[in-house]
Amino acid sequence: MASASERKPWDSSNLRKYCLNFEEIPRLPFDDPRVDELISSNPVIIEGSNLVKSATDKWNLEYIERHMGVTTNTVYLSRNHKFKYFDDKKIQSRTNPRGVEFSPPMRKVEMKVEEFMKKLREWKRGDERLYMQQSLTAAVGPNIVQDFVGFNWKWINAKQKTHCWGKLTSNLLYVSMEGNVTPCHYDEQENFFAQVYGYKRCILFSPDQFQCMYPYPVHHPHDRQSMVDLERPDHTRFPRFKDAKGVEAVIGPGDVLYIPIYWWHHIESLMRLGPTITINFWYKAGPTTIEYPLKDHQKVSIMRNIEKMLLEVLQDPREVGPLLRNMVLGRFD
Ligand SMILES: CCC[C@@H](CC(=O)O)C(=O)C(=O)O
Ligand SMILES: [Zn+2]
Repeated sequence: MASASERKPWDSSNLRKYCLNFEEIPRLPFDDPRVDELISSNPVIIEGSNLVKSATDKWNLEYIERHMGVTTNTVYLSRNHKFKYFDDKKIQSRTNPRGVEFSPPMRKVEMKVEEFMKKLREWKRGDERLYMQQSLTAAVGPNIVQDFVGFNWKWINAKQKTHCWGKLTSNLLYVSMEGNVTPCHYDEQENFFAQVYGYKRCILFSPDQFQCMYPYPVHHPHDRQSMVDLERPDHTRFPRFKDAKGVEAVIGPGDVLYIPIYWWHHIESLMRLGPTITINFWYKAGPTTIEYPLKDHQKVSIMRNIEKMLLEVLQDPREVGPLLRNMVLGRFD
């Protein structure tokens, strides 16, 4: 029988079940030279960086409640466990080629931290789930500001420099209920995803899996999100999804997961293991060097620009699909 210190804090009963199997994301000590070899083209979990040690040493829900400050925080509410992002600037009925109004799968409210924590404590089955996703700014309480200043900026600034990333655009604080899921999507920024409290399962797919992931059209409110429901994939509509090759890991306090720009990621707070706290560090991409053959994420960017240009000239998004179909079907096989 493993001792308490060796006993894993979680097991497969805390994980949701999916139809795919995943390889493991590599884990490396922060000072291992292979970390920099992997970064910018592969995800990696970096151990022992102390990136957010000033937080992992102290932060839990009680500390956040006491020190988050008096400003309101962005909280998403969902009727189920999925928190699927949508761009409300893209919600116009005409951009829905199936002609139905877009019904947002979750709603955004502004909430004081005390109210958020109270709702978490009193939550019962059937209630809307909650997920706080708040940008860390100087408006938070002084203790949190002090902890933020205490992050290992020397280490992460050196990473930003080594990999020629652009500027740090934001640090988001995520306080999630157990079992919450952020469905599969990609972002257009580099991401250091620092786990502070609790355990999250991260499933990632490379940009070269584009044809298996079926992203929504760029003009759709769910732009950058996969149309495939990982829990109940529609293999008729999305036949190539069964061939998707992904990697996964469960990260815990002190782990930093590097999520490369344009990499698909599905993130779930483990079930029945309590709330989780994460801080992410989003960086603008570095300068694009054009070398042939182009990288897969560069082709995703090209496809995005083609869709945007077509919408610009066609005006009606319902004409984008037919024009692309007419352009390629039977002509490039
Ligand atoms: C709003 C999404 C937050 C996060 C996923 C998660 O931790 O639930 C993520 O996707 C990212 O940091 O890019
Ligand atoms: Zn993301």
